[in-house]
Amino acid sequence: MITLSKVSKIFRASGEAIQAVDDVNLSINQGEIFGVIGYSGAGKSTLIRMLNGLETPTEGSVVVAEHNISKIKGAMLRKARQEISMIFQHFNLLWSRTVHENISFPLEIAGMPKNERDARVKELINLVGLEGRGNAYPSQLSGGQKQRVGIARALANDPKVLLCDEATSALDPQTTDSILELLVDINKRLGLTIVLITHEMHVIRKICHRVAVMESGRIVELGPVLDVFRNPAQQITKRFVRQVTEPEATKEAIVHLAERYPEGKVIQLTFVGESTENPLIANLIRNFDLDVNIVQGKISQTQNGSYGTLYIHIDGKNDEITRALEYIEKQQVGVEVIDNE
Ligand SMILES: Nc1ncnc2c1ncn2[C@@H]1O[C@H](COP(=O)(O)OP(=O)(O)OP(=O)(O)O)[C@@H](O)[C@H]1O
Repeated sequence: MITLSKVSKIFRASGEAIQAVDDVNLSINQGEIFGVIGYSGAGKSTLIRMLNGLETPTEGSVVVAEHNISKIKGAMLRKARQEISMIFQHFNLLWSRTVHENISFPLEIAGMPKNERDARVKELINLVGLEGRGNAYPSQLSGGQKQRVGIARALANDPKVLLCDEATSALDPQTTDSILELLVDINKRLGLTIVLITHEMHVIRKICHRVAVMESGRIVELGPVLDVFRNPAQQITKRFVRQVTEPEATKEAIVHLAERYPEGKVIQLTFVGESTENPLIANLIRNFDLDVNIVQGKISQTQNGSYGTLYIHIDGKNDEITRALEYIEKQQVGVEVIDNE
């Protein structure tokens, strides 16, 4: 559905060259929810804006829904954009128009007759859960409702691809979740391909099938979300995964344990799928001469299955700890010793 080949973008500003995107190759499948995560300045916005021609690559080609976006211009690009729509962090609604009129706007531009338009807008209002709010103005809506209008407007012309530019970054956690659930629902019901950019791993964890991690304009890691959670290869990916698996309370508990028990080790165990059913802790206590304290545990759901993390503190003789770590590694359970200094 989407293919980027050797795509680079260099901005030239006041004599300086800034490489925003650096030799990116990427394929996104039809019906997939694909996430791009990175810190500020990594090149995510530039990358997503190249998917609908808001930016043109300096090098390489961008093909979306069979349109060679990097090559087309004018009327052809406008036509292609009806199939590749976008929602934004700050919603970009027309403030002097009602909800109904905002959603109707792209249909007017596409030349749809008024009676058909009204029926289509009604359908979209129902789809995004805004029944009864058609005559409200954006200023009368909550953030979540505004984004629902943005989504309805983006879906008006039956696009094949929906691009989401930090679509939940301005929303509180609960509203974020309800918008993410709406996106999953739309993806399933309409088979729509969704590409989103974010700096929050929670967003990736909750709705994406695959994720690409961006750093300094490059994709440094890419894979199914569950695989990336289970086995993050790059330091930056590990940091993003920790946003979800290691809440502040865990860090505090680890510091507390390190103070209380300066000996021993704090260990992060990760369980995926069937390994969650393994009575690992019971076996550790039974088979090794160790003290075991549970620090904190959490199970996260991803679109590809569940993923559990458990932090434990173990104490005992060094060779016994080493034997225990070797045993855990054989149980298809991820194990990482946390530096508790
Ligand atoms: N129009 C522009 N002119 C010059 N430099 C730009 C332009 N747009 C982006 N850049 C630069 O390109 C780099 C990547 O920016 P980009 O906005 O794509 O990153 P990002 O990951 O989306 O970050 P953010 O979330 O902060 O927007 C940055 O160094 C940025 O300053």
